[in-house]
Amino acid sequence: MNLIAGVDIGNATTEVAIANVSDRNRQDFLASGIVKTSGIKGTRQNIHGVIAALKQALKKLDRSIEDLKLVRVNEAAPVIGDVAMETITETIITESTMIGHNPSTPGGMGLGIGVTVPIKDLQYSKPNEEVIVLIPRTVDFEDAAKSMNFVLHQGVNINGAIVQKDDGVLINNRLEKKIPIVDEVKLIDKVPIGMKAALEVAPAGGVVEVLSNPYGIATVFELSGEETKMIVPISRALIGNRSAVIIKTPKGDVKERHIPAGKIFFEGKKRRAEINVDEGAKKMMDTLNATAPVNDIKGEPGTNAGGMLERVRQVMSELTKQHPRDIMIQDMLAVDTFVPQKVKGGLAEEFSMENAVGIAAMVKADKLQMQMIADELEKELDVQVEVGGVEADMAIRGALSTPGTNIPVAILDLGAGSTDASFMNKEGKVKYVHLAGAGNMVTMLINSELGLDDMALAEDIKKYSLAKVESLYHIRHEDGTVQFFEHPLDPKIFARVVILKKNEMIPIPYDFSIEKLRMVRRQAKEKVFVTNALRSLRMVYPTGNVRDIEFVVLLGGSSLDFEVPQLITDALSQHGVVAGRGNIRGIEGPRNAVATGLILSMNEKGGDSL
Ligand SMILES: Nc1ncnc2c1ncn2[C@@H]1O[C@H](COP(=O)(O)OP(=O)(O)OP(=O)(O)O)[C@@H](O)[C@H]1O
Ligand SMILES: [Mg+2]
Repeated sequence: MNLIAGVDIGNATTEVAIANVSDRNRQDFLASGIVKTSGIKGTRQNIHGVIAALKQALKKLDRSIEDLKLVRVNEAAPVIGDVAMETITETIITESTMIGHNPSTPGGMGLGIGVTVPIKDLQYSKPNEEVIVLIPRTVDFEDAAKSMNFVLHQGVNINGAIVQKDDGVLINNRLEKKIPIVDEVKLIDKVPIGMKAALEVAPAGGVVEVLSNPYGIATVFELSGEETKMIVPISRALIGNRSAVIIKTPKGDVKERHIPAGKIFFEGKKRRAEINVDEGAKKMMDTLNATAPVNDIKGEPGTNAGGMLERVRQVMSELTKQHPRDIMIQDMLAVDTFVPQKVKGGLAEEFSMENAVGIAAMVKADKLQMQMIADELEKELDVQVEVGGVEADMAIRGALSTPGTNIPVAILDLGAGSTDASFMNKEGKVKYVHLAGAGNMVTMLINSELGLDDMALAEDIKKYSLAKVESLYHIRHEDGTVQFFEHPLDPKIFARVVILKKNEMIPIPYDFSIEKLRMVRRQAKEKVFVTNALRSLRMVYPTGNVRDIEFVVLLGGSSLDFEVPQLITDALSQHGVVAGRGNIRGIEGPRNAVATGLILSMNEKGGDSL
């Protein structure tokens, strides 16, 4: 037996394929293995993972490492730095313009608009005045209702109330006119007095609709186009909330302040360009495209997002013992995102969403570096090890083992760090590209946009669908369907939003609505995978026109995602392209393409290494 192993060291997983290669045209695949990658991809720390993956696969064959004739590893291009979440603009919501939260018992429902009046001053309100009453902790609900009923009789229009304690329902029950009430507003004394406010409470199980829509806010406050643009982060922060208040503070109080985020310099093969990070992701990506092909991307040291690129270089240089000058950043993906920032002196401890840019940066694969890792692995295993080929090139060869595929064909390998695309024309010639940004970046965006600070939870939110536990015997899935259970569910998850992870229901420990979670999750996937799918396919196809690629095979761990293939298919179908998950060797699903390709491509070299 001539046992040959193909090893794909990825940013997240190390995959192995083992085949008996009896002659140059015959490979019988026998087993595969998969483990978590040890250390940063493309560094010597990967060796433990490679050995573990090889042992795992060989064990299935009752063989050991000595039985291997040859190990072929990929030329690994690490994507690190993951995402730099640097706030680029800070919308100062003057500490009191917005209250958005989910009190457990808001009162009434609907939209109320009026001028804010503390309950002690309510007696001075005139008939026909439109007011929103502020009720501090010191005023008992009976007394509050009494004073409000009194002025209602005098013709004052009370359109809503903001209450410090949680007695919104108790107050509303005693009022002669039912109004929307937002309660549990801890810092009520910070609410500006005598200002126009809009207050919205959704029915149980619903979410606010007017104040979570920028145009809704614009209508209420008669905002100009320019002002409407500035309140977009506020409306976004209110999406998915049961109740919301927006208070218009005097002109000039709602300001946009720019924090310099630094510059990024693109050094293209033909031209150079620079861009300020605070111009946003789109401009950054346009500048990058305009300078392609890129030799190196540099950041302005000492600045936020700019400095992040230099940190990537630093980390890689330390790990590989190369001079930082020799580490080249060959691609980056920038996406616009939001990060929740606690509103200073906020009223219900709410967060405002600040604009930010997320960046994933990819270091150029270094053949010499990989050769060193291969040499070290060879010593440890006492088996010949060679650097086989580049992932995207190997992946398309592996992908062709999917039943029903034929050339010309294109693939998209959706991994953890990079999205790779390749195209093989009728003559079997391959063109490929590696782009920064994939599954890790999606997880990172979910983590930061929800302010979770828990990557494992963010990963679960990414991978599984959600449901609301509506009773101990039934849940409502995120698509609205209801599922019943014969035995009662754990009371701990009652009334919670849960992640449906295999047979488990994991409650989300924060007060997010399903709508909000789903929106963040899907947008993160779109921003990364749809953007990168189009970006990469345009690069590999000879005419640069995505329309000319009829069939795209999706590969890699992220193509196992329950909605990513659909999002990509939808985006590609606008160009008349069909996308489908690969099934490597008819048994592996979309995984193992690179490892398989590393063995299949031995032929191309004439099998001379046997
Ligand atoms: N069921 C799933 N649903 C969604 N995402 C998944 C699923 N299973 C794995 N992933 C994601 O797939 C990614 C890992 O994919 P893969 O193993 O192909 O990457 P890799 O080859 O290690 O990375 P790279 O190719 O970038 O070096 C991770 O981001 C992981 O979250
Ligand atoms: Mg991969």
